[in-house]
Amino acid sequence: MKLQLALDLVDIPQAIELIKEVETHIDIVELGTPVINKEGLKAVEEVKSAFPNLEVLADVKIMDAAAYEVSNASAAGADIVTILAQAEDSSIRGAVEEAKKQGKKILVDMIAVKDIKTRAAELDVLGADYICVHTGYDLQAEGKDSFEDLRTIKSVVKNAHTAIAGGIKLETLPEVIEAQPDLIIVGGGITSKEDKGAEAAEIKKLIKESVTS
Ligand SMILES: O=C(CO)[C@H](O)[C@H](O)COP(=O)(O)O
Repeated sequence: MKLQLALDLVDIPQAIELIKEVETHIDIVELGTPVINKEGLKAVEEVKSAFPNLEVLADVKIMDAAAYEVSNASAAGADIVTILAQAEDSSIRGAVEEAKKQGKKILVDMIAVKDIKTRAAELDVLGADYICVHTGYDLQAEGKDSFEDLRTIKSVVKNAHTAIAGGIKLETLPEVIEAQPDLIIVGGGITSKEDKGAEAAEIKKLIKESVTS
């Protein structure tokens, strides 16, 4: 079970400073959509060159022209690139094929999908590397989470790794861990804390304990 730090509300220098505080406790660092919208793929380039040993995810949330977008994010140094589950099947196929060509991985984001079970099963067949249930900020504000959705996709996904994102924090981690995703994505649950290193260490410790127990 891997831990991904999501960075959304920072610029490039802030991202680099923040990663320094937590780098020994995380497996993947995500340059979030707001960061890439603001700074461009330069954010991916600079973070990958500052932290070559970390896997870097570019949360570009592709909807179309998928192979082209994956090739650009890959060239910038992304190891994992995101596409939206609501994209056409041909776009998902294009993303998966291009990622394979570049030696990269595709994470498909299920944000706003209504029939999670059916779409997750389709994405699994289409060759997604990760299928991620995700409650975005706007639904988090209404008190929603993705814990039930994770259990649902786990029941149908046979090949892909499963992931969960959206408002996860130390207090809610045990419920997430119980559902055994392959990847847990935490943003504000770490970045909003005074001592980010300590919070990330504690989260990583719980994850490690669950794997060995
Ligand atoms: O993709 C995102 C928003 O669209 C975030 O990166 C994701 O939700 C994780 O951040 P947080 O833990 O703060 O919700």
